[in-house]
Amino acid sequence: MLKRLISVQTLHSMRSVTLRTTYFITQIRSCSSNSDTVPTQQQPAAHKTPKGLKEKKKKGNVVKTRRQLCQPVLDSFDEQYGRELANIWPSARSVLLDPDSWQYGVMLNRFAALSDIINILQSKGFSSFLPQTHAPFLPNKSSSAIPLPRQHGGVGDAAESLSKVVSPDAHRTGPNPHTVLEASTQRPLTDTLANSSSLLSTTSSFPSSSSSPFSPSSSSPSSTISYSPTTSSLFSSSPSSSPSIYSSASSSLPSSPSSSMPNSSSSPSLSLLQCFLHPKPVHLPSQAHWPGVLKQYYLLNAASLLPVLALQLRDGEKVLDLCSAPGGKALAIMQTANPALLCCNESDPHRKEWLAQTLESFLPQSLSNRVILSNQDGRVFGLSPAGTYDKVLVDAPCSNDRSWLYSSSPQQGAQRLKDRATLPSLQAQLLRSALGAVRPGGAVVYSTCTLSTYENAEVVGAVLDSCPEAELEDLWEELATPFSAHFTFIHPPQHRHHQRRRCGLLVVPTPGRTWGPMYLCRIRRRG
Ligand SMILES: C[S@@+](CC[C@H](N)C(=O)[O-])C[C@H]1O[C@@H](n2cnc3c(N)ncnc32)[C@H](O)[C@@H]1O
Repeated sequence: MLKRLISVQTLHSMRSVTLRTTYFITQIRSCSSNSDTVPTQQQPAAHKTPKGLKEKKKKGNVVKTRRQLCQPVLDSFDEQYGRELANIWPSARSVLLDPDSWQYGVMLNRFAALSDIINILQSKGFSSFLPQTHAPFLPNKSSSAIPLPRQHGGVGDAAESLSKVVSPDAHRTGPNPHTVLEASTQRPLTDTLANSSSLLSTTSSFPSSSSSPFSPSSSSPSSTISYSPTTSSLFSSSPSSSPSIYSSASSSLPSSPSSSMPNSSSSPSLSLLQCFLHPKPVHLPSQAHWPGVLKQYYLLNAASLLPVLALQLRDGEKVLDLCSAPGGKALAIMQTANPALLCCNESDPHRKEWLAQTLESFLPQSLSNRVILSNQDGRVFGLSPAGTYDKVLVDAPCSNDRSWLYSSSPQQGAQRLKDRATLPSLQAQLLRSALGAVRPGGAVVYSTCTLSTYENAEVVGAVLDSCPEAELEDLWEELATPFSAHFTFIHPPQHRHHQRRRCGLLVVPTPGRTWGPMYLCRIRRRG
């Protein structure tokens, strides 16, 4: 009886895996520039606020939600950015007011099985915009996430299942046996493909904290990346070797290297990081969270990778991601190099849970001794223990221009604009804290996703003025020159007359190069 029950359950889950997998393949194959088969969010048609509440319209079986522009925010941006960016603002404005033109980069997860997905992406016109040094990493047993109950179907299980089971229901979604066989090497993750909100904003959905095995109350700590409420006990290992720019990758890992860890590259310009872009605003479905199965890709604004590239990461370094949730840049860090330690800090408890789930969804269990979570206020990091990290990323809380323009109500938009005045002070404190946390000779990258001079060059200028040990580095040749085909870079404007010119890089969204807004600069702590 029990045997029969188990086999019925197994059959049911196999069928579910088949359906999910075939749906995913169908979705990814059918995506096109007008995204008709993929849920998308619609732009407001006019320059000014369309009246009325959020609209929904049906197109086929897909419900499309029309984004409502927040007029108070637009008015404020028009006033400020019109003044600061002058003739560049109309161009940026036109992109920000046209969400249908927004693009999403597909950052691949080197810890998951990727072969088919790369072929599919390439066949759909995507290409990697970063030079590659290594073939994608194919996971072995030690690279899987949490051990998976067999009926949930890991990669191997899915292959086995799919070779035997073709659900009659699958024909409704249109796959043929060939599609099913192709799907067998893919991560069977498709259960939230219909979640349209995840397509246009990585910050719009929030997994239930109770479902996260990273929760301190989790009953299965052995299957998680370690959780640490503070960072005080993290620094017992010996300091890593000094990184040398453009030198060979060091292997100064303090603990024995994991067999699942691919080698990192020897040059910051040649990375393990793979991000696929499409020349048109093609929207892929995001992958849902399945405990124990690693996701294959993460959708993001490709400009988000620039601050990570600016870190010039080397194997064996200790890295701090000071403001880490929801974890996109933390993932990019782990795609780029093999740090001895990555501390992901997030002060907001709910966002920390989200961060935890992101890490769990993309990183294998074998990295649990190197990737840790912390939930401190980032402003205290520089105090104790000081000068510990080789690299620190401050992806600061900021105005988030894209998101603010589509605030849920005029009231929310107005409140955000009111609170905006407090951001530069917080950002400066976080940056000072980061400069305290980085070792002499180490580097801090400061970034935001706003065009606002007050939160970018002004913050950096003020901190540099008060920190004689801090030295601004020029990123133009290193990043703007090689990536100018994809991004529109400008030298950010400044209000005050700092001696330093060219205070970082500003990526401005423009038609055809819609990535950004993203501000970044790198500051070295003098040795
Ligand atoms: C721009 S988001 C970071 C995005 C993230 N780096 C990524 O790539 O996914 C800024 C984050 O800083 C967090 N934050 C705000 N104040 C903070 C503080 N005092 N200390 C640490 N984190 C803070 C916010 O909750 C938010 O999650």
